[in-house]
Amino acid sequence: MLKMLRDITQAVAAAQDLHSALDMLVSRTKIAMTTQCCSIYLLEGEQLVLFATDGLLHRAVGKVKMSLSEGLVGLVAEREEPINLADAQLHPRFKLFEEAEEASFRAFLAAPIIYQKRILGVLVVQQADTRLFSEGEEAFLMTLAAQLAMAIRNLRKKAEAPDLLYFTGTSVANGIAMAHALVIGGQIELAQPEVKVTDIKAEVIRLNIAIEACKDMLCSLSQRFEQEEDHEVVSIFSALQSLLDNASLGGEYIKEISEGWSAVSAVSRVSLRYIEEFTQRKDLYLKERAGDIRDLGLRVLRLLIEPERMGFEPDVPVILVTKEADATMLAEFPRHKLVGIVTEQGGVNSHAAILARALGVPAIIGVEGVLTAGIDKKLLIINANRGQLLVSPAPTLIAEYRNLISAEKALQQRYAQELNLPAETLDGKRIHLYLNAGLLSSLESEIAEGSDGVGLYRTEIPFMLHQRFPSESEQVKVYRQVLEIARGKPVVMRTLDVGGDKPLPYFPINEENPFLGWRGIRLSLDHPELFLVQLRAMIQAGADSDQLHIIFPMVSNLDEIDQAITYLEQAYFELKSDLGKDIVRPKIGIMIEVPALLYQLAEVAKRVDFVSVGSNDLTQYMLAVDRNNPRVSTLYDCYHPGILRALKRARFDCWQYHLPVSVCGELAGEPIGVILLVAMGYDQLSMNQGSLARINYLLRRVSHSDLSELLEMTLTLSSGQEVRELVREYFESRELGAIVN
Ligand SMILES: C=C(OP(=O)(O)O)C(=O)O
Repeated sequence: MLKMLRDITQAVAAAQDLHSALDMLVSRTKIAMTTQCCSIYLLEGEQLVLFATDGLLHRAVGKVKMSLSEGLVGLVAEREEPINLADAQLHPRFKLFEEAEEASFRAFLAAPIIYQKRILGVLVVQQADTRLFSEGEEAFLMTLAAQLAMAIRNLRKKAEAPDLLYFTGTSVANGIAMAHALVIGGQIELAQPEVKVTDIKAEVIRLNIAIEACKDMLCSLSQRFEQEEDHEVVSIFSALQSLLDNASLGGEYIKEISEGWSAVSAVSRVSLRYIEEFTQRKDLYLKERAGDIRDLGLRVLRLLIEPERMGFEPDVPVILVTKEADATMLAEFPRHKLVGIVTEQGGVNSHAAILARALGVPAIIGVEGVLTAGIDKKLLIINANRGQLLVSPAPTLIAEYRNLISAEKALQQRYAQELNLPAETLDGKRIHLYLNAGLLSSLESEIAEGSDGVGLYRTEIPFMLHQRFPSESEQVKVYRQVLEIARGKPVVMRTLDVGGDKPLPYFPINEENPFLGWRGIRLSLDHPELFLVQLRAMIQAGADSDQLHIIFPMVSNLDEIDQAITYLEQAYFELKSDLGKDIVRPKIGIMIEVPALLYQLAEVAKRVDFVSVGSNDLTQYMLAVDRNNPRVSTLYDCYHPGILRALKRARFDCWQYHLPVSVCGELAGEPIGVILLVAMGYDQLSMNQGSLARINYLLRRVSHSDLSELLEMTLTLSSGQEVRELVREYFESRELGAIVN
């Protein structure tokens, strides 16, 4: 990769000499381009290396149109070695071309376009059966390619240009940001090598420094959560701090060091020993303490192993680069200090990705090699609209991106101006927009005002921020806060949906197949003591208004619905008698995530008041694709025509059985998804806060009556990619192209 980029940088210099020749090429290839100056990159010999863009190329009338409007670096180096033409056509990145009108491409040649030392995009020279170029033109192109090869080879010999380090990954939360990198290494394990030391005093000092730093961090975390009025978390951090005292775990660590163990080994040994001891206890309270010990052990170990991270709350906003961001890490990170997220692992709809979207922070995942590339503290540009990460960009690029960031801000402001106007299509169809939430801080009151309520409150997120199961009164406090923020508007609270990729540190579940295992309602039904506490807390919080709706996750059969309702009734009547007054009985719903339920909507309608389609999990289960596994991420596609048909059918059935239905998966916050869902008849969509203004703006500019034809066309297409392209074209034809960036 590096070698390739160095070569490209060197090729930049050639651009000036080749200016006029390429102008001619541009005019002949009929590719819409606005660039003034470009270059073709060639490897050794006369072989052209193929590059693909990540979205910079859009299909235009008849040919390939290149959108340079954003002036972005558009190169995605997929491989280090040259790609041969036959391979290239099969490569997923090249799908775009396969789907162009002249579907019979034999091959095409592509090269990065470089303008003022920036790679702007990819020049595509097509060779189609239908003969895009005349024989003369083809001969011209080949001669030109050879000339360019020679010129570049000569230039390569001369210049020793600096490296442009460049990474690509999968975008999970759009946006562009520029800031320095904060690299937080891979996950730290509690089990550490057992190392003996001789200088005991030095190890005790090391440990004490780490403990003090850990206490400081916990203290600033409690202060921050206090400001954000997340009171329930504050008390946890204070309790953790006192556990580090000498009279408690802190003293145990030191005892171990005095027996000759290194500070790291001491913390590891003490933590593992106590965790084992506590998890074997019958008492639930003691069992839960194992979670506290684990959490503290990991925090202190991180401070010992990565001392530069002591008190890692950065002074300035940063782009967080890490192996895999878990929800707790993101929730704890000070919001105003986090402007971008880059991870080596993770999935498009993993909960860390969902949180990144909820926080409105640009994020890319699956960026291979980023942790070992030595980029810590370097200036980065994250372009999550294109899944790109640039390291130490040149001043011209920095200036360019500054402009882009302000343009993006201006666009967001434009959307935000209409946030308080109803989401109503041009022909008067009102669509109700709700928020998906989990972090209280993402539910700011002004945002709540722009929505029709909370369509999905993921209660597992506050649970994940705790070190043990929150008590009934702690839960009541959180749920009350959520209902208050929503100011009388409906709130759909989901009962605990842990398992899968949402583990609770204090309730480990080890399974071979976690997404098909013990998750959602299954776990709640097996633990009525936890389930009843949660139901009571919810009902109590919503006792005096009709705001509260309770939804059960991951339901796979009718019996589970019946059992869950029985518990809900029990909680309701117990509470009513405890409180000695009449209380409001919440509306009850289920998530439609398991495909089999799509065929039982008539029976579901007899049991519950509403349903909400969780398109994230529904897609995972319909396509049998793990939503978190980057290896199969290209197969995870909510726009798969089969899924779209199922969603359309589900909408019809719900209408037929008078069952109110909403969609709360990520699809409901994406412009393309929204257009299709609205065309199907869905009029309740729940999305991340970051999507709300944009979706509202979009809906106010389309006609509902135009959309059915578009939907019917998409349903006949053969792939999700074709569906997206078709809807994109629709947007472009209405000058709404920028909305899908
Ligand atoms: C909204 C959903 O739930 P989750 O929190 O699992 O993404 C979904 O599956 O679409």
